[in-house]
Amino acid sequence: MPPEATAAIRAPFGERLAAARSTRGSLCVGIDPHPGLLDAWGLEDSPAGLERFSLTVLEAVGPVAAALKPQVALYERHGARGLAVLETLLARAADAGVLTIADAKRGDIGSTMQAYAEAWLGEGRPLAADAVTLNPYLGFESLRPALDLAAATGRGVFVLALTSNPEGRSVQHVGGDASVARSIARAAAAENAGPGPGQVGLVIGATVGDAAQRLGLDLPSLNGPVLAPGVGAQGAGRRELEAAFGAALPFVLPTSSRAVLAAGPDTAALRAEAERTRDGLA
Ligand SMILES: O=c1ccn([C@@H]2O[C@H](COP(=O)(O)O)[C@@H](O)[C@H]2O)c(=O)[nH]1
Repeated sequence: MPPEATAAIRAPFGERLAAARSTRGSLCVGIDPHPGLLDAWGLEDSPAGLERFSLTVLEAVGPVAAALKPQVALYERHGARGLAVLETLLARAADAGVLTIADAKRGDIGSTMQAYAEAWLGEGRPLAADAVTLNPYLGFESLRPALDLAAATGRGVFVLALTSNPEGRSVQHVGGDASVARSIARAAAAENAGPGPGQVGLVIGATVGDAAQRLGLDLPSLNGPVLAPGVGAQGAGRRELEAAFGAALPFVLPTSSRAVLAAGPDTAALRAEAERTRDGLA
């Protein structure tokens, strides 16, 4: 039997994320080991530097963040040894009870999507995280293998709906009431039909202004988490989160990478910056 076919061994992702938020607060910290950050930390731009960086963030920030979100691209740029570091990080985080969201933005035709789903969500797979980000450009239903595997394994997915970058508008906002973003949000909500908090979340940037309301995204009916990147280095703070989400803010998990990471390598300073960011957004 392939590893991903084994029975779920953990509580559903929506419940685990809600529990982490209630004890550790509502901030997701991104782990984005950019070369400039490694240099500022006095580390080499190498797999060894990457490992030191990643494990320092886990130790410093893990206890005060709802989740950590490693940016997969920053590991891939180091090839197989970079991915080995990501494996180590994901395993250590799991051992420490810290939730991980692999920011991989995967999406492909269904047969290939099956392999992506197994890679990032499959039971016993070396890169399996608690959740993964998905790109629905090939159609929401193309993501079915990941949606089904997340439900079966107690893991989660975050589907891109309104991204934080200005270029996203040219695709996601088009069509007014019939926008791509709205159709993605509706399809995600349909996956979360059960009573508890669902495992299918959306990515909506903290920088999108009033786009979610203007395009008619019904976030309370999502019954799942909203991951909101764009806090800090991309300019968003508490005011922008309120403008973007209004009454739906309780469903939102703001996420910040570079602005928090710049406080390292000192673990106390790093933790203090994560706490300051988290508390400033609450
Ligand atoms: O819409 C999106 C989706 C993902 N991201 C990712 O989040 C972090 C943001 O890093 P900062 O340093 O806090 O700007 C990065 O990994 C992006 O790829 C996003 O920014 N917007």
